[in-house]
Amino acid sequence: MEKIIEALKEEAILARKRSIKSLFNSGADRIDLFTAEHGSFKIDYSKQNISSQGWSLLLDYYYKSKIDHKIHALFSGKPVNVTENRPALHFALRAPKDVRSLPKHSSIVADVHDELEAMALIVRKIRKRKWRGYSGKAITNIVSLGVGGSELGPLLVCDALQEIGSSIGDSIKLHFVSSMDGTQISQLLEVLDPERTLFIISSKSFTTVDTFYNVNTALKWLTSYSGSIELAKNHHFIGVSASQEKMEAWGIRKENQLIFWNWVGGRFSLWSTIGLPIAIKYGMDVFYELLEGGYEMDFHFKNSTPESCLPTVLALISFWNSSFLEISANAVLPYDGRLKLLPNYLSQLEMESNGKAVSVNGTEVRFKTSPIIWGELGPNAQHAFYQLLHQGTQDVSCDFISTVKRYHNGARPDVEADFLYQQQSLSLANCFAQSSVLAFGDIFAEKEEINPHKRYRGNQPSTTLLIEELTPRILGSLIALYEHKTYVLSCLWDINPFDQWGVELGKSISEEALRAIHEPNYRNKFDDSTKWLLTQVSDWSSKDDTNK
Ligand SMILES: O=P(O)(O)OC[C@H]1O[C@](O)(CO)[C@@H](O)[C@@H]1O
Repeated sequence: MEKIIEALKEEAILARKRSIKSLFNSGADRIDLFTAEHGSFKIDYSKQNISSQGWSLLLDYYYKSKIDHKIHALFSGKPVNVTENRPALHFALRAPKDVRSLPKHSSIVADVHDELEAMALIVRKIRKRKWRGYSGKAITNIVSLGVGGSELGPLLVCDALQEIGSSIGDSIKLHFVSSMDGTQISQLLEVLDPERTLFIISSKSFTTVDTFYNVNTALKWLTSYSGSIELAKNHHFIGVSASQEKMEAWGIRKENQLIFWNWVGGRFSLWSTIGLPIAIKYGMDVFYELLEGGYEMDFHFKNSTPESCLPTVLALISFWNSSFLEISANAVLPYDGRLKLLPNYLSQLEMESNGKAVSVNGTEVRFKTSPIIWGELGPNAQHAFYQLLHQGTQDVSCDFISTVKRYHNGARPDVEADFLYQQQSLSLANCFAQSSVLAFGDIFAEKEEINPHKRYRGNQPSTTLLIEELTPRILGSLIALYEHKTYVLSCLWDINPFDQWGVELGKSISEEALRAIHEPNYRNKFDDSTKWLLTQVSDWSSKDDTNK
């Protein structure tokens, strides 16, 4: 193992000195070596700064680290979440009813399907406009209250599937509220009709303060119209959580409760009842298609060799860039407006999972782990931060993502269909042009007389993921692809991707800070900077009071 790591380090020294262009001139068939495909996906990673020698070393590392055993441990329900001593079974959420592949957890798939059926009942009632508010009027607006994994997945999918046509349309509107500062909820409450508004409390723990401050505001608002907390709770709140007891204690009516399980990590939960907003918006059939797509990717992941396994290929590239080339930024750049929320979603998935410095056995990780993942729609980012990618001093690895078939073959009857088709070609052309310029720079790069302000240095590595077209099934596969990439990365780094202790301390200190805003004596607990900030709040607030 040590030998492979040393060889990879040597390889990285060479890589830092060479250009990506030189790899293309070396005579090797990079397209043959560095492209992969499966189903509706094709990946070109030839523009990464990796040689064939480096790639074989990465594969050696994969085999020596026994990643296949770790994948087997995941799928056989071993407690891979070691710090919480539980399995991570999110893949079971998308398994067809007849699958019996989890010996130790034999009833899980049946439980999952029972809960999907409970969800289907709720979905049908809402979509058929039979869900009535406290005054008997049908619900027309649904507000999902949740944050992090309890929001980002459903939000991504609801947004991405907008063109598929079977949505509930405008008869029922769906809104998402997550921010604790009240901006979203206050703006919504100004325009919503309390008699026709239904809230979904989406929270695995059913304790997250961000969500519950929004819940309290919503409940207060509803009660002020209904005149009764009970009426408000019974007719206007659905709970989705892994804690039935907490839903019970809050007062969610039994038939308004949907559960999922502690073995589903929050950021892996969109396949569970947390996906309720997706099912409400597009119907259960679409939700099942999404699950099928996820399941197909699970099958590919379990049954392919690492060289041909898309999640593994993406993981090995990320491992190489972060841990050996020490490229600490990864931009996710979709060239399809329907995937505009994918960068946000992946930021949580990868950074909350793999933003760790301690290995499974508690010792310090020997590599740099997750890069900073951020992004934006590629075409818009071209006019925002691409300047830094092209001419800045930072190395950034880019993931270009583009859908190929869109507005094609009369897929749209509109008069503007031809123009939309041209827009799609324009978007693809931009995607390919950007990755080419980033890798190879300007064609005059070797000539010294060129104006230095106009030079493109090139050598910025990228991977391009081409998606045949965007359907619910393919979207499901796409999301599962990134879940598995995240898992393989965690195995390469030997860390637990399924806990998130790093966010816990911040949560408890916020409670102290909240107390200190109102109680000056309590501020002494804090450092001078924080004390000063807390004092400014009361200074400005007291000026407000004296001006009244
Ligand atoms: O679903 P919950 O329990 O409200 O948690 C929301 C989010 O908070 C976190 O626990 C930490 O931010 C995420 O992992 C999770 O998705």
